[in-house]
Amino acid sequence: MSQRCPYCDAPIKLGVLFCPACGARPRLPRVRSAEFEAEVTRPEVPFPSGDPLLSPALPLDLSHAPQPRSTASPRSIGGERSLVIGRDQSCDIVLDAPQISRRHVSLTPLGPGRWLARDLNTANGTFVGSTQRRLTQAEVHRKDVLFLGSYRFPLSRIQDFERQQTPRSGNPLALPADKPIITLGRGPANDIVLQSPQVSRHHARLVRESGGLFLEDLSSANGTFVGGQRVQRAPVEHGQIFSLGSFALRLDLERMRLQKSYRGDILLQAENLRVEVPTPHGPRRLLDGISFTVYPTELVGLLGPSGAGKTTLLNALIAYNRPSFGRTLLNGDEIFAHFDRYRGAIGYVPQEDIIHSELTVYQALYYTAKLRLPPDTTDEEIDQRIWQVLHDLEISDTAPLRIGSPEQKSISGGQRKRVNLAMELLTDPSLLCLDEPTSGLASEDALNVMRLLRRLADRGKTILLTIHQPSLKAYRLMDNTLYLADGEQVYYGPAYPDSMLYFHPEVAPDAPAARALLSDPGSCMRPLVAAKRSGEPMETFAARYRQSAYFDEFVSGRRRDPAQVNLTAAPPRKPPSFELRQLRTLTHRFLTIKLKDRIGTLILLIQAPIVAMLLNLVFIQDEGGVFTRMEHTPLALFLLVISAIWFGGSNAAREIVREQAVYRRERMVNLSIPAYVASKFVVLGLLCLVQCVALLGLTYGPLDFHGAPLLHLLTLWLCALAGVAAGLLLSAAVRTSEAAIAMVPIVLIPQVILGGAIMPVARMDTWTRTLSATTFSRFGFEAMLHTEERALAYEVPLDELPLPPLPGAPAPPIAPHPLDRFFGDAETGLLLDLGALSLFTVVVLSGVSLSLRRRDMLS
Ligand SMILES: Nc1ncnc2c1ncn2[C@@H]1O[C@H](COP(=O)(O)OP(=O)(O)OP(=O)(O)O)[C@@H](O)[C@H]1O
Repeated sequence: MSQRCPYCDAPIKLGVLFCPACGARPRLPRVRSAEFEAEVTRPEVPFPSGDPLLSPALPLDLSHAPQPRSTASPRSIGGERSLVIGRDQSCDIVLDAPQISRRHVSLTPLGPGRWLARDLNTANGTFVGSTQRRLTQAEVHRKDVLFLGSYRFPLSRIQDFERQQTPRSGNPLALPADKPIITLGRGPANDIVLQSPQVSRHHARLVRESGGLFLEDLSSANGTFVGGQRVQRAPVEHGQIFSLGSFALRLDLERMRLQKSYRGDILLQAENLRVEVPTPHGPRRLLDGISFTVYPTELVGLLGPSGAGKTTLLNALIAYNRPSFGRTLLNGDEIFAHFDRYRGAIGYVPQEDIIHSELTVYQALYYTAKLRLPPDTTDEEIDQRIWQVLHDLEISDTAPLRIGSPEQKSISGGQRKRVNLAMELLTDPSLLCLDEPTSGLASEDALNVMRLLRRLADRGKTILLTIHQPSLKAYRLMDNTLYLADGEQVYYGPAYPDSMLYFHPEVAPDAPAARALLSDPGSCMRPLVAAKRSGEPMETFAARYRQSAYFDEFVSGRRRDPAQVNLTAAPPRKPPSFELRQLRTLTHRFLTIKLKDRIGTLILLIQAPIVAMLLNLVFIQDEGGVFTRMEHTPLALFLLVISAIWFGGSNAAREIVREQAVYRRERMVNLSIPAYVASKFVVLGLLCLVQCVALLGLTYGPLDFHGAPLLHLLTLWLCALAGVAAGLLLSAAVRTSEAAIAMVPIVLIPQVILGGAIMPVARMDTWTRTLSATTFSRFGFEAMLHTEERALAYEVPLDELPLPPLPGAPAPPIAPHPLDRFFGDAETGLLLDLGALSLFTVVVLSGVSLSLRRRDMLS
């Protein structure tokens, strides 16, 4: 596909930035129509009239000469120091992207929030406001956005860097020359104070020794990294970049300071991603050949028809799922090899809610902060962070409101989306991925969410989102869009107006029809939908894109030199060990959820009185004589055991599966599986204890039990705990709550059949006995009989037999004792029974942990 340059008529590729013959920008006439200018919503820089150095039409300088590697200090104008931005480490602001020259642009202060920007003879140019306005020299303001090539750099970000330019005494990153040990951390007592929620209070220290300078980690929560590797202690030298949490610093020993590195921001690069899933007919390809690069501060939309693969792509990009081919690089580091390093830097808001509807907004944020922020973060700091995030997202007034379900609303849909986002912003991640953050929202709400994301991107975050049918205003807030169709990449490049014109090459940019196109973002999708209907393969669109100039600039042009890719695996992702702190927080959160879910908890609690009432109703009709006790008490005890197992199993069966979105998200961050499983077990175990007390308390007297009540209670509780473990195992193994509930009988029915009451174990053959020994009810039942036997021997006086012996007939055999009757030679002692129940619970709980871990490996 090609077009002709409007200035010299030379043939040029579609979407090319500069005409290879005359150097003009051929797309310019399309996008600088009066209508387009009028619709611009993002702040545009007014061009100083008559400034010959700044031309919106033609670049003055298209020199492709390699840039000299200069280490000269930046020039000073009027006594104030200029800043130089570029790829070279000697620059004041180092931005490492292929399209950025070693020394790209200088900024000379003209007054507060004003600079003179000079392009330093770069190949890819410097632009202001949009990539249509190239400059060689111009006055720019804090609210402007510079483009270095296509690298977006909002000048509001310069504040961060300006602080580093202050005299050494006032520079927060200045290294004290006289100290042998320099401490770094979040706490104010450190020599270098790093204000980031991912930095620990006392995070690391630089130690001067005769052998040189060493960086030592001080058992920080998110780690200290040198050269991509997590280190306890490592030598560092001038120019070295190291990271504390997601805070990246460059050591400048010449100027005795640390320099905040661009590496704190995230440059995301997808390289040839392919995702396949196994099917009975062989692997099915969901995505293929996806390659693109997103720069920090860019807001990128993933679009495409339903089922195109947008969610699949997001999941593959951020290591939620492992692609079958290709890789994702974060600042040049392969994501799986360096996941530990980037874990805290990635924020992901899936389509499903990652919040518990029973909690208030504040509580949900509080527990998440407790789980994700470094352990040394105080409650006061957490409170401040929560209010800051709520304030930033403009939802402070929702803090005390219950989140509620989408059906039972307490907060609006838009606020709900923001609360999900707030959970991620607590840790201030540099990369944010959002799956349909605007779905289900009214257009004004959707636009507000998009504006919010725009602001976050302008502050330095790299943001990707999937979106359906955005309004024109929302569309124009995005920098780039990536279109997918049937898993193929059919476009990646500027959102407005390029993407809209790209999909309609038949419409001339200045034709009246272009106006209609440019007012409707949905126009991009129409050719794709029509082609799909007519059976045209999407590969045709993908091939066309690979031939376009957009591919050259936004895919090939942004691709990192393969030699710079860091594939070296960092030490394998450390499986989080059991963490007492997490257990406390998770238990507290789960208990709060249970207490807030009054109706659900009440339904669970009334089960015990109902069961007790029914047992009393059935068994109390007996006269209570020894014979009837001998006949019916074992059955009543067995039913108590089965009820206890039912309580445990049914209480637990939905508890993991119903919050799998939250679990998965927290697991990606830092959730410890043993702590998570233990928290569920502790709270559900307490609930079962209440149920068992009620059940036994309401039946013990009426059914004339004689065994030690505490021993009976212990046995019932152990049975219920085994039931909890089995329920959790179900919950971890299935994908839906419905499946979990449907499977509870599969656990319970064998307990009834094989537990030894319906068919005594004594009369089972060897195989059935072995099977019976795998049920908890068998040991629970036997333990209950042992306990009952301790209080009262089952002896049957002759006069209590139902029929007196006939005169002269041999005396009837004494009815065997229930333990003999039900267990015979298979009988074991009480302690062994209780031990077996405990062992079952431990083994099944380990199975829960293994099942959850297996899920990690499958993804
Ligand atoms: N685990 C899986 N096994 C088989 N097919 C899958 C799996 N996950 C996704 N798919 C299929 O892959 C395709 C892409 O799914 P995906 O959810 O990524 O699409 P999408 O573009 O996000 O759709 P939507 O816009 O409707 O959310 C769909 O056809 C879907 O059915």
